[in-house]
Amino acid sequence: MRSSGQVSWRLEDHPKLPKGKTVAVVVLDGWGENKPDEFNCIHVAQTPTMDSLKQGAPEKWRLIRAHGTAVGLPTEDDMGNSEVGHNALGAGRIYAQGAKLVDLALASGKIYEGEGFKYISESFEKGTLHLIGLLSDGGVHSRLDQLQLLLKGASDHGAKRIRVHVLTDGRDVLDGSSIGFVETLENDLAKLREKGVDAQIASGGGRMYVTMDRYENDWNVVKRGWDAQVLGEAPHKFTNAVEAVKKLRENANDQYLPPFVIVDENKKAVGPIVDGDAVVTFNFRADRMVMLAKALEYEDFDKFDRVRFPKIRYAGMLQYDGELKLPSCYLVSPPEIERTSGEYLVHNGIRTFACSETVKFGHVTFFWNGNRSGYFKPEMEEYVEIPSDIGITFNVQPKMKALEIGEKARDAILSGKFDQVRVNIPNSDMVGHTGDIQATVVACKAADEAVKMILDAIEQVGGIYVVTADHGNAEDMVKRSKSGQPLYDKNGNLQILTSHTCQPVPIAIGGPGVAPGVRFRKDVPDGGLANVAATVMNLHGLVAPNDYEPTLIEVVDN
Ligand SMILES: O=C(O)[C@@H](CO)OP(=O)(O)O
Ligand SMILES: [Mn+2]
Ligand SMILES: [Mn+2]
Repeated sequence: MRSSGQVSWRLEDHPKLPKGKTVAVVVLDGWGENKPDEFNCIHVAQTPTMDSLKQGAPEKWRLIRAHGTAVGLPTEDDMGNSEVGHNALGAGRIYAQGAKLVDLALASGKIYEGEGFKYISESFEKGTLHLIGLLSDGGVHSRLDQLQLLLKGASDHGAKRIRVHVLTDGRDVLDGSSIGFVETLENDLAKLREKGVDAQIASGGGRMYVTMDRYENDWNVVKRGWDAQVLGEAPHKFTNAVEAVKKLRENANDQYLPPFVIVDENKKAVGPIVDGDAVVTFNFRADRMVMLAKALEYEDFDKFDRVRFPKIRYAGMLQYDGELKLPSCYLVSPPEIERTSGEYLVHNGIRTFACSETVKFGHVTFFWNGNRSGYFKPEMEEYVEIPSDIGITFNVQPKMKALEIGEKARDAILSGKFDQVRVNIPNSDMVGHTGDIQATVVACKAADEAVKMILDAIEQVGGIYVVTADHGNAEDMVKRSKSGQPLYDKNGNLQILTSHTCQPVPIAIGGPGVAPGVRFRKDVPDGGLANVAATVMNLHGLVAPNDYEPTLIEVVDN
């Protein structure tokens, strides 16, 4: 159920907390808590603002869970990520997320009974089934085991010709691990061929350079993928995908491999997408699939020259955008995230401002609002996107747009036009993903400075701040043994961790507007990101709906 007429939007007034305070909600992306050592960039960096907030523990600073089941992921080994993190922060409840829903649909076989699979399977007789997605076991956007099950299931259900278009990872998993994933996939495809299915890898490329852009930051990324996947054209041609990845890794890491196509002995691409084919994008996560989904689905499209627009049957693993209903066909229904805190708050008179730079803009809008694009009440909301730099890896520009985000938030706070000012500060995450430790230290410092600007503005207007994060990243930049020791590869090189972590994240509240007696409760020790929404509602002077996860704060009489 999306925002329907029957919902009662009115929230009770909080018995002890006043309305009318400006509340800044700051999400530091990829900012977890960890033991201090040289691979903890947050520890190494000068972060006086965040350090001072920590002094408020335990009443005004604490840790909350940001990974695994606390954010609706299948297991406690699943690291957090922005989608599930911001969904939990915004929705105030824990939803079984895409990863888990796909697991269930595959395990029960229901995936093959749904409308989406029926729709694509009508192409199996005469056409090719193309599977496009991220090839790793990272579990953030996709999972290899799900692809393996889908390959087997599709062939059991009649797919005779299958082409896989792989995007190499190195961001949710170790750089260099792509070779192993491609080998595993090749083995599976060989087994299918033994069963008489014509199954092959058709194209590939690194996720950050090919296909998986987000929030329309750089359509060239999607175009490079389109050319390889649909047109069968790429600057690099190989007859074997393992060789392709090995060779291209000489000049790029997994995340940034250039596009390649697999060709036959006549140098002809083995798997362009043509009329009559079926296509499945097998990522469950939305943000980095929306742009490709638009290119595959929209008749009217002007973002780049598609050259050909094949008549295909296309389904996403999930529906990626509930508001745009994109794609219109999908194999597994997405979590129905409804009645998010953002929607409640605008219905209760909270004028809302949200801002980040492009690479995280959808996090504090689209993800925050339950994978829904657009405003709830345009007259009550303003969402500002600061254009991100394009065509660079963020270690070369580790300050990113932190300052600009801080300025926009400051101006929004000082304007008096908003009750909630919400931002995502991307640095520790985006630079952390590059694996560049020195640059990540600079990134953390820049993020801390942006927080200071926002807290200073809150001080001026007598407001309240809530500073938290969506998951860990920069607080640990090295792969570790079970006992926590940094791991080295066989050449003696440190194994750099480009991915998120399973660490908890801090949350701090404060500012002159916080009523006396407000403090963190002690009776929600396992609190996680989903508890933040009720907390923020309280700070706006409102009581959260009953089915929200409990608030983290209480008011004690002094
Ligand atoms: O870049 C991304 O897509 C993910 C990592 O795969 O990071 P985040 O969840 O922080 O957006
Ligand atoms: Mn994030
Ligand atoms: Mn990230």
